[in-house]
Amino acid sequence: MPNTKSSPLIDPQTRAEILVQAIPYIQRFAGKTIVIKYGGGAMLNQALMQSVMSDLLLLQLMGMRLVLVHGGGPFINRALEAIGHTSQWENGLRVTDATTMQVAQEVLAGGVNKTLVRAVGAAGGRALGICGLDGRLLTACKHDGDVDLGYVGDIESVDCRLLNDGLDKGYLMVVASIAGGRDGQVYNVNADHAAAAIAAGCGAQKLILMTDVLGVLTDKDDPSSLISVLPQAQVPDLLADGTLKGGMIPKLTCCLDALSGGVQQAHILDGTLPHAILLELLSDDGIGTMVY
Ligand SMILES: Nc1ncnc2c1ncn2[C@@H]1O[C@H](COP(=O)(O)OP(=O)(O)O)[C@@H](O)[C@H]1O
Ligand SMILES: CC(=O)N[C@@H](CCC(=O)OP(=O)(O)O)C(=O)O
Repeated sequence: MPNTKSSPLIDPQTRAEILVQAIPYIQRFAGKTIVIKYGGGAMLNQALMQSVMSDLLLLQLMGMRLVLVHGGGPFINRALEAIGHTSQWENGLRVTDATTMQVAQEVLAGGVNKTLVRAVGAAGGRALGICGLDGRLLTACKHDGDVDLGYVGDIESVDCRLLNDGLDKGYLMVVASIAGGRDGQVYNVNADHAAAAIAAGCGAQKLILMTDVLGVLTDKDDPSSLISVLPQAQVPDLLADGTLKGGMIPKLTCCLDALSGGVQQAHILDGTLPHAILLELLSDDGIGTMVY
């Protein structure tokens, strides 16, 4: 009778050692708030999404206070396509008219948020799903830029009382990137920006941005060029010499904003790699880029 409990690849001794090596990391982060941004392409595979929620539950059971801030741009795209509405983009932000705002709110706060809450529940945990409107968590004003982006919001303030109440009660908090304005308007906020603002606003130890590339690469087409540890002072050089392009530019800006807001470390990692977050947080080597 084969022993179905043992992996053919890792012997029991090694597996036990891997667990023991996690002890200093668990001690370091227990009781600390960690804000994780999940969205984009990393969210599309349902089995992987379930696996990410199980990993988060494991971290929560180790004592970490977890806030999962999510986007869901691809799901908004699908819902808009279904009604024959197309989106325009400016610098990575979706130009948001009234119809798009309505759809974004329904898809993010209604659909994606509850899918994630359900996945945490399926893993055996308890999640509480809210959006930036709840408890006035995120207050935004109309985006200030050269081009009118409609109902795209820039975050003005963060009120973490509801978030902390939920964390104190033992919930894994799940937040959709929809914000309210002082003008009574609802605003569409990029989820990276929402996560960075929440991380700074609630005194998080870490911000983790999950994307679909390994992290910051010196050559964006060469995975072996990963920068594992990136001092924030080097980021302006990477911007100036063109190493950082496209979507990686606002991600690094979010990391710098979070760090200047008091967050200790910001990580960019590939959410499509199984257990990426466990490997990044609980091992010496890490798997993505840590900015500090
Ligand atoms: N130096 C770089 N290192 C890694 N990725 C880079 C770099 N410069 C540009 N990129 C691009 O940034 C993309 C990640 O940003 P984005 O597509 O906006 O992510 P998401 O949709 O997950 O928010 C990568 O897929 C990659 O093509
Ligand atoms: C203003 C703006 O662009 N908002 C984003 C909000 C969702 C998001 O950020 O989703 P991802 O993280 O999956 O890209 C949008 O409408 O797509």
